[in-house]
Amino acid sequence: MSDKDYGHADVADPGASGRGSAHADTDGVRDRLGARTIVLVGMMGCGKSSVGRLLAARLKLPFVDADTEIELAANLTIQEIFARHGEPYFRAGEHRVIARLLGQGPQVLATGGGAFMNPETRKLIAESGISVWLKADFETLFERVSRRANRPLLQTPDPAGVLKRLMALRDPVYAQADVAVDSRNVPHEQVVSDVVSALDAHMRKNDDE
Ligand SMILES: Nc1ncnc2c1ncn2[C@@H]1O[C@H](COP(=O)(O)OP(=O)(O)OP(=O)(O)O)[C@@H](O)[C@H]1O
Ligand SMILES: O=C(O)C1=C[C@@H](O)[C@@H](O)[C@H](O)C1
Ligand SMILES: [Mg+2]
Repeated sequence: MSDKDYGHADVADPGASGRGSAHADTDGVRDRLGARTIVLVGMMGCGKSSVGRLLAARLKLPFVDADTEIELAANLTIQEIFARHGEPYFRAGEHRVIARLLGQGPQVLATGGGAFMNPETRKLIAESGISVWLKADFETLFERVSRRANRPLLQTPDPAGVLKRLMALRDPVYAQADVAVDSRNVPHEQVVSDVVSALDAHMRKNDDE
């Protein structure tokens, strides 16, 4: 699938001169960010938590993970919340937690894979954040999520089929993010550099007009 299939998000081109390098403008991104939150969205396994933590360190910003915060608020694991209360209960809590966290910028926020599907959550993110879609293809995601059995939506006899269906449903919505970056199978720090470059380009274009 080509980038143009993904709506209008700005897509980082890691091959472009000077972009995707360790010299990307971290100071500029932090300065332009103000009190906003960098919000990572995308499918399970795209790297929101792992890349997000490193991105926050690179930008010298706090890192917060919505899934972890939901678990803390409920004093239950995500699997337990799904098993005891069901998905709608989890989604309601997810929206409340993200609404609260968005008031704490500047920071980097890793959302859960389904959070950006909620239109109210997307609206709040657009108001006080800059959204970054970490994109990966099916094979990459399936290999990554197969490493751990901690994602309740994939605890089914056909996890590959579920993942494919979720991608078909969600990718057009993730494409509404401000920026899109390929979460390639390269060292995480390289993906971090690509995100910083994409954010820098997006903020220069949109905030300096
Ligand atoms: N760019 C990458 N290259 C190689 N491995 C990666 C990359 N990004 C993430 N991974 C690996 O994929 C796995 C899943 O990553 P991670 O937990 O960060 O995804 P996530 O988007 O937070 O998923 P979830 O929505 O389920 O919380 C981890 O083992 C992580 O190290
Ligand atoms: O993609 C999803 O819907 C989910 C992803 C995880 O981050 C968790 O938020 C939960 O397992 C649901
Ligand atoms: Mg995560």
